[in-house]
Amino acid sequence: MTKVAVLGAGAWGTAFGQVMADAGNQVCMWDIQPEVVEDIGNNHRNIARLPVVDRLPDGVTATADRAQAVAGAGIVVVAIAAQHAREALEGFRGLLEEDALVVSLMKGIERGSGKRMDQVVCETLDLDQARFAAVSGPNLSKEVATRQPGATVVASPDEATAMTVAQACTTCYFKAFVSTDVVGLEMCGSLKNVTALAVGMSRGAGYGENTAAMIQARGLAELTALGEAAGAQPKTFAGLAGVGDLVATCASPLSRNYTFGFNLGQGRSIEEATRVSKGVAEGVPTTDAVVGLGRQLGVSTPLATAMSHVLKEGLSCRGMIEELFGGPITEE
Ligand SMILES: NC(=O)C1=CN([C@@H]2O[C@H](COP(=O)(O)OP(=O)(O)OC[C@H]3O[C@@H](n4cnc5c(N)ncnc54)[C@H](OP(=O)(O)O)[C@@H]3O)[C@@H](O)[C@H]2O)C=CC1
Ligand SMILES: O=C(CO)COP(=O)(O)O
Repeated sequence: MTKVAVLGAGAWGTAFGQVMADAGNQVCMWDIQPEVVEDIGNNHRNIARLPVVDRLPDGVTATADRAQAVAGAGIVVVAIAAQHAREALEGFRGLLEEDALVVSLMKGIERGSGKRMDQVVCETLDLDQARFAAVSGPNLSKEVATRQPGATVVASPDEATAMTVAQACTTCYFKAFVSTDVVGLEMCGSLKNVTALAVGMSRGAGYGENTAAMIQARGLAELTALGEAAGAQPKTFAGLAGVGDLVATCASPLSRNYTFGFNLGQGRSIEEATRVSKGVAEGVPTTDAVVGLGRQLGVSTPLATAMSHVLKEGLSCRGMIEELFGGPITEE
């Protein structure tokens, strides 16, 4: 039986921990909040982050002690809000087993540096890329937590690493596929959140299917162009982690990014939308990082740029759509 440490008992960290326990692993959750650790350890639930689960499997335990969490763990899963990953992981440097594999569930780009989470994780933990895997796909945590059928993609530059992680998280209701395209997976997962903000906003403002499909299709074009410029494989964008996740996130009120955008579209302020958000809406800080990355890579990012005007200058939904589609006629 493999011991798996999950760092960050948020909604997705906890749901994925349950998947790994269901797959037969011994799972130890670590969280910065003592109340969350106590709730998992004493009551077998995480009422603050994943109330939809009444009782976590017996194979899930919790600790607030960093060294204890990762001691003996063959797989260490990182599920921390992307903008805090670096500072949180600093506390684990030097504690991991020498041969442990490290898996990132995070979907975001680091503000300021423009770095993807694979870069942040490997840099911070001083990790060889062959021991790293990213997991990304259409994985709304509440649906996975209630064991609805779903799938994901595990990507690592090392095929054996991807396969080991995929086997460790495959159950009768959750199927993992493998890939070597870490860059593609990271770009898909991060950039679809920006699109989900914009689609949510258009829905909140009362627009229908045509507007949503138009924004979604342009968002896919933008993330594909940026991803390819960063070195991703084009086929990744057409798969589960690309179109698959875009469709799930842009269509569901279970998505925090969609819901954040919806609230803006309804006329709520950024502060109000943040206050009522149940968990991190990664698209908000990632929007600026995408604009910066676009500049670095020489790729135009009209959707992320329009959304950054919404987030920084309070541009309305109508204004965002005009900015996005008001330019000259171009080839699709
Ligand atoms: N929810 C979902 O459906 C999915 C989410 N993801 C991605 O997974 C990642 C985590 O998401 P999710 O679990 O849902 O988010 P939550 O907001 O539910 O949880 C975020 C986690 O990050 C922790 N955290 C935040 N800041 C720090 C810090 N400075 N030090 C240590 N820990 C910190 C939080 O700790 P605490 O709040 O206890 O302080 C919490 O455990 C995100 O990148 C998200 O995009 C990917 C697929 C699906
Ligand atoms: O990434 C997700 C689904 O795949 C979850 O989306 P949110 O972070 O918007 O909730």
